Amino acid sequence: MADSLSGGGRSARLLAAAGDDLAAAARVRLLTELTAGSVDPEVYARYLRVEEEFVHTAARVLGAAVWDAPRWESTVGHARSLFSLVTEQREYFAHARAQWPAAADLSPAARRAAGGLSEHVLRAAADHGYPAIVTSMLAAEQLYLTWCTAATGRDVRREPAVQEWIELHARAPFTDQVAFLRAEVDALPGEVSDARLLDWFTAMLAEECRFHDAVFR
Ligand SMILES: Cc1ncc(CN)c(N)n1
Repeated sequence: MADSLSGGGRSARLLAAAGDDLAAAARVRLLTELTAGSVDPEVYARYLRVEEEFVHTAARVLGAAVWDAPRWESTVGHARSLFSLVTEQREYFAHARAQWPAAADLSPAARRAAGGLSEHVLRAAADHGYPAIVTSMLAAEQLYLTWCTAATGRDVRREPAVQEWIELHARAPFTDQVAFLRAEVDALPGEVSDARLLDWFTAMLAEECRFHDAVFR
């Protein structure tokens, strides 16, 4: 399974070491309310706006991963993930925003707080290259795999657009993309220490928390 800790490679050690941070990031208010089907329509409208912007950032970061890819297989894997972002996920936003009943009214403070996630991952990619890209993106994707997989296991009534977003992150091709990122982390050279991976991973999770809290500001 894509979210299992089995395998004993570097990514398994990383997920085990960051387990508490991952669990805490999956428990923030927005993700808890989305899971419970209780999110306020204005809050979700704001999330749709900042989330669409982050997905654009993720596409740019995967472009950098293609540029820095150490192997053909790495190029192909990131290109597949990038393709899903620019097709399935981009179309989700166009469709969800058109049908969503509330307007997105974002305060400057909310914009700034949400924008920190993009700034962080773009800076990590520019400063530290491929190892930081795959580790930071694994943190982001593993968080969504974790909370969305748990949410689909709960018998809760949700708005169709919310349900669709959750399901999209609990099935292929998304689950394959997370497994691919894990394999890329497993294949990182030994001179990149486990401590460094943990720093990149947990720093990204901390920005994820700020991002998800931003829509309440
Ligand atoms: C903020 C955020 N983090 C992660 C994901 C998972 N792709 C996402 N869609 N948005």
